[in-house]
Amino acid sequence: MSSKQVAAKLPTAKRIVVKIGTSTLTGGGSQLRPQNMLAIVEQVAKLHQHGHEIILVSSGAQAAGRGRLNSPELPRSVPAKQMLSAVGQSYLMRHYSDLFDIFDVIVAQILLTRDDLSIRSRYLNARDTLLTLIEQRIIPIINENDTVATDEIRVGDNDNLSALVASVLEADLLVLLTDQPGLYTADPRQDPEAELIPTVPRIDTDVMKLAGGAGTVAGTGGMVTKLEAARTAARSGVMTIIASGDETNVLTRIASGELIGTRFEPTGTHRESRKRWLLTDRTQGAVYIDAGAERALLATDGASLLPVGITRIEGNFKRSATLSICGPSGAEIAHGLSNYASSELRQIMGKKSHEISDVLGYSYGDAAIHRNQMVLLD
Ligand SMILES: Nc1ncnc2c1ncn2[C@@H]1O[C@H](COP(=O)(O)OP(=O)(O)O)[C@@H](O)[C@H]1O
Ligand SMILES: N[C@@H](CCC(=O)OP(=O)(O)O)C(=O)O
Repeated sequence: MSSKQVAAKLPTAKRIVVKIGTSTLTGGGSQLRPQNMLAIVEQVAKLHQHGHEIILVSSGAQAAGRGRLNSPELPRSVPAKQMLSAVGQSYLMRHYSDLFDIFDVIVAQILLTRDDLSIRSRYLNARDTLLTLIEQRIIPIINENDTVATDEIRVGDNDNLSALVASVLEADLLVLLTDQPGLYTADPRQDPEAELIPTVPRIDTDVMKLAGGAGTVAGTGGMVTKLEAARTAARSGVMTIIASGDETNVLTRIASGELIGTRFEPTGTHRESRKRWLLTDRTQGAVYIDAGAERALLATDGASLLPVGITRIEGNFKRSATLSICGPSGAEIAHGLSNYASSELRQIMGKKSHEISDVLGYSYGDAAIHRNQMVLLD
């Protein structure tokens, strides 16, 4: 693809997840360098002010902790790293908060583990919180909850975490900022002949073989986890760019369509990924809907399912369960994730959405099943 075509494509990247590696925040050292952070913050603030929705996934808690404790000689054991994160995370956020204040941008901290993005009820909550922050024009700054995460519940690295976030939020673009200009044919620290690869249409095993481990003492995962992340993102319809965080105005240039670093094409679409997920999931209940609701769902610009159109509910399920949606004839027409538990739906079915709060005392929103969480059966 020519750079002209790219320029035509990238400006549509409205929702962008930007992952900042320790190597970018420290400039290769073992402690945070606030001037490196400022350069990124300034660009993020500019994109935010131009209407982009930016979600930051930032590493650096351990590096911040190390700096705060004057680079203690600690074993590289998990508890030592967790201790550094516990000390450093608030310090990292204080830096971000102070730097974003310069540009009048409000930020919020979100600490996640794997379960928050893979267990349905928690995934829905995490997604709703993130979407609410984005809607309120607040920039979420995400890190893994290192201090309590054990191997079983950890994502383990922020490259993969950022890809999961990009997938959950159906982002247009994932940018992984690191200390190299992109993916090389070999680790450039080991091989001076290595060459930058500008585009990767598909991440197969040959591409995976190009990746080496972390090049810096502070980094986690190296290129391997970045390629894993790009593959996850590609499958869920998100384009990924790996680029150097040191490149001048790297983010604003990428957002304006310039081809910088290595670009990974999406291999699926948001819709396909949602569909695969919803169709393969076993349904935990069913909602029966009236003819008006069926028409609204099947319309070309299909609507969300509102409680008012529900006539009957089958099964006992929790919020975020996968449900069959059945038309008046009883035929299954769609699958969707319920925004309410069965006990709640039974109270609000047949009612107008503005009555939800009165009936339940709270509301998770107007829809019983949101359009974005629904797939029509062919
Ligand atoms: N094929 C490759 N192309 C580019 N960098 C590579 C490659 N293989 C391994 N690396 C290493 O990956 C490192 C970046 O990963 P990492 O140290 O985990 O950084 P970060 O903190 O940004 O996540 C680079 O410094 C580089 O040495
Ligand atoms: N959660 C850890 C970072 C983990 C990680 O993936 O680091 P990196 O490879 O530098 O992006 C921290 O805040 O120190």
